[in-house]
Amino acid sequence: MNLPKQVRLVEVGPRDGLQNEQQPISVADKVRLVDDLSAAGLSYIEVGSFVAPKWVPQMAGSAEVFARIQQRPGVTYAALTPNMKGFEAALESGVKEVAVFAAASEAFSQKNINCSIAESLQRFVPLMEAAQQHGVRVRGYVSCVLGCPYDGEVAPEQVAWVAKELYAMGCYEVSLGDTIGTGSAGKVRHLFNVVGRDVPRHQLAGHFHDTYGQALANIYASLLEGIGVFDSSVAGLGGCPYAKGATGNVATEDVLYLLNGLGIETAIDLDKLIAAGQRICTVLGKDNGSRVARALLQGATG
Ligand SMILES: CC(C)(COP(=O)([O-])OP(=O)([O-])OC[C@H]1O[C@@H](n2cnc3c(N)ncnc32)[C@H](O)[C@@H]1OP(=O)([O-])[O-])[C@@H](O)C(=O)NCCC(=O)NCCSC(=O)C[C@@](C)(O)CC(=O)[O-]
Repeated sequence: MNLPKQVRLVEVGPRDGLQNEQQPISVADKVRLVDDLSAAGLSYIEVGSFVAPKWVPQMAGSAEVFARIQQRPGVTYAALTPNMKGFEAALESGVKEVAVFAAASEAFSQKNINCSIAESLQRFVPLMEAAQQHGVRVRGYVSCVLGCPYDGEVAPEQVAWVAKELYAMGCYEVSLGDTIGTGSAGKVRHLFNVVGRDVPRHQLAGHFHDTYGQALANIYASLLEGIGVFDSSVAGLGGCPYAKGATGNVATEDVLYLLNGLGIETAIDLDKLIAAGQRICTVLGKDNGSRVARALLQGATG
């Protein structure tokens, strides 16, 4: 069994996690969440997004969040940007890393960003050029890689095409998103095999939602395929505003527990992470979505 020796976790709770919440969340609570996560040892945090507030109202305060977080050395604080307008706003906020997002299914692309896949890729071209000029690193996302809420099955070759385009235009890493969480381990291995022909595996990441309870198994399957970067969300926060019924991302605490058990080092403090997740759950008035957090908070032992 040849698992990667190191894994990097991309914490998407403050963005992917909170974007779906209907109730208002104060800037202070968002800032506290980001600061708690960096204090727990997360080295990459997606803080917010610069998207149209009409589309995702919860992310409207992202500039203020960026202005108020305590930026620790060695931590990447990233933002999602769908177009030049979003990129320019991110730049004004001093953001050094952004993510662009495309979909592997046409229907999801239309629902999420109001254009076709090809149009979205065209939209990213000037953004990539501007990012290069300003020394901003760009990560890419592909949504619906293992199924679409509107189109159903998605062919791995279609995912490979979009991932390859993002990689070719300069994304240093492409994260493959199982937006609705329908994927299972065998399909995940096949997907990375197909996409891995066009994009080097060390430049691919896995982004799993846990709607069908398959996320940890899918991460393990990805590890077996040599993937060493995973997106996760503290307390399993989230869902997607354009994927009805999709639950949150896999909980960061649960992924960390898995990695710790495999002896894979991450330098993240599980206790501090659990405290961060529990705090935001209290603010939101919702149950903690991490099974590991729930077990440890209830004093369970192995
Ligand atoms: C892409 C658009 C803007 C197209 O939306 P549109 O309506 O086609 O855009 P438009 O260019 O016609 O502009 C409409 C209005 O939005 C404004 N606008 C335009 N751009 C921006 C911007 N960047 N920031 C702020 N405002 C903006 C623009 O100025 C205008 O304002 P108005 O004149 O009506 O007052 C819209 O569809 C959008 O913002 N979509 C974002 C959707 C989103 O954030 N979804 C969730 C993130 S993706 C995700 O969660 C999946 C992922 C990444 O986690 C992986 C996975 O799980 O699959």
